[in-house]
Amino acid sequence: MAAFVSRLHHIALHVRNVDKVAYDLVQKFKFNLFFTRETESFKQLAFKKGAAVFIVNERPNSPHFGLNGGSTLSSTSGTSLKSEQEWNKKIGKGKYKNGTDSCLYDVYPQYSVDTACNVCFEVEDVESSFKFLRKQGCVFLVPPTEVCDDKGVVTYMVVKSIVGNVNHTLVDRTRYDGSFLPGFQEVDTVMNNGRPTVKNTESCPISHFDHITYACPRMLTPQVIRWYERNFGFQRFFIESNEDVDEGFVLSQDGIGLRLTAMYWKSSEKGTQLLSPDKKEPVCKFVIAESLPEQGSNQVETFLEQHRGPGIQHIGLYTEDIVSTAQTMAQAGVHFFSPPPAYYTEVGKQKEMEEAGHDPQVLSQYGILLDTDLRQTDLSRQAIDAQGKRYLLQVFTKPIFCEDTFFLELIERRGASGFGEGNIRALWRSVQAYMESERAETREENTAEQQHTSLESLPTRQNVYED
Ligand SMILES: O=C(O)C(=O)Cc1ccc(O)cc1
Ligand SMILES: [Fe+2]
Repeated sequence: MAAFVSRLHHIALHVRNVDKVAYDLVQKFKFNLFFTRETESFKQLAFKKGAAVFIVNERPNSPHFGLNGGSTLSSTSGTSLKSEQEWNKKIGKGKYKNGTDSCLYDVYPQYSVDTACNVCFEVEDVESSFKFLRKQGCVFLVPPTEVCDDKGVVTYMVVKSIVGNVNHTLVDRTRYDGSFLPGFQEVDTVMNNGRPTVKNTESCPISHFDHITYACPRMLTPQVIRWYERNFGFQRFFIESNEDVDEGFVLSQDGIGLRLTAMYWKSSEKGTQLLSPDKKEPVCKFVIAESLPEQGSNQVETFLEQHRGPGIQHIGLYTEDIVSTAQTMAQAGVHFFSPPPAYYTEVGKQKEMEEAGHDPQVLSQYGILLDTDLRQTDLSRQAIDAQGKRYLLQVFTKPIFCEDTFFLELIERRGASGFGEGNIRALWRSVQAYMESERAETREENTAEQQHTSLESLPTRQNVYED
């Protein structure tokens, strides 16, 4: 017995400036705003692309807002405020009022940085899940609660996870006929009220969340795995066929020091499957990343430092065509990490790319990485490329919030179900180079500032002679 998950419903972000993130999700990542809710204290906007749904929450009266005036233009944005303001007008900023003053289907996290911190699952029965999880000793932030409108009833509760600030909302929608959740207003209603909305139709075939990656402190992985196994019936997904159960998938050569362990859920006591029960969308995997000792500054440690604790480091968005998706997004202003140029000129890699039907130059334009999966597994046997090879294509965005924390990834799987070792190494190198260049920039700025200050404090020639 466990609180069996039937599907992932949405992922919630909590941010200081919802309009900034809304702008990025719609204009750059091509999501569509489809439901909204606003009360005196909370603003909740829901965005959708395929089956991938984000709810972005802002609490305008939060004490944290005073710190920076609610302005969180991220380092990667490149957005002109003017167009953002125009867009805010378009989405009818500040116009959706609803009586109940709470962060519906969630809790407001007392967190000082922007964060992705709630993964909402659909379950068949919230009451029995509650009883089971209570016996297991879980901590509840919201007990089973009913919300209804004229389309029916939804029951939900919020349980605290074992990973940093991550919570799970468990929701039962089986008695609800509406297309989202009661309490939210459909954006088309806004259209009827005469306000235009943005509808994205560009070539960006994102279909679902492929995986969610947690950044964790060292040695926490076994506890995390046990927690999800005991409570939600998750099971291990072996990234590599000869992966050690306790060690996970360890990458430790050439300056990289990373331990990855992955899991996914079974949708009932009977079945373990990589497809959700209605077979429409593959199950989203969970990856736990921890850095190995003595690695110094790196992607995982930087996240833990800047996020001020463990949490969701990145989310993989599945696309059926990574090249057109990355192209559309890059044109709209998304910044991707690029591996060192040598990655695309190396003969072996070029051959791999060409064999997979890709032009290395096109992939290099957007920083797309390609790995060939050589292992033979039952899960990937059905979807093998004509030449018997399986490929994995990935590209990683730069952090999307102010801090060096959360980022998104595009992933296209051509038969490969795991994570590419070569891709992870290339990503690691690009991030190290990025962090070093950022550090060098900061050093340069500091030196320039010091020089500026010391020049100012030096007596001028004139002063000297005047004396
Ligand atoms: O390869 C992927 O997409 C992963 O999710 C694995 C991973 C996890 C953490 C990192 O800092 C880098 C790569
Ligand atoms: Fe990933």
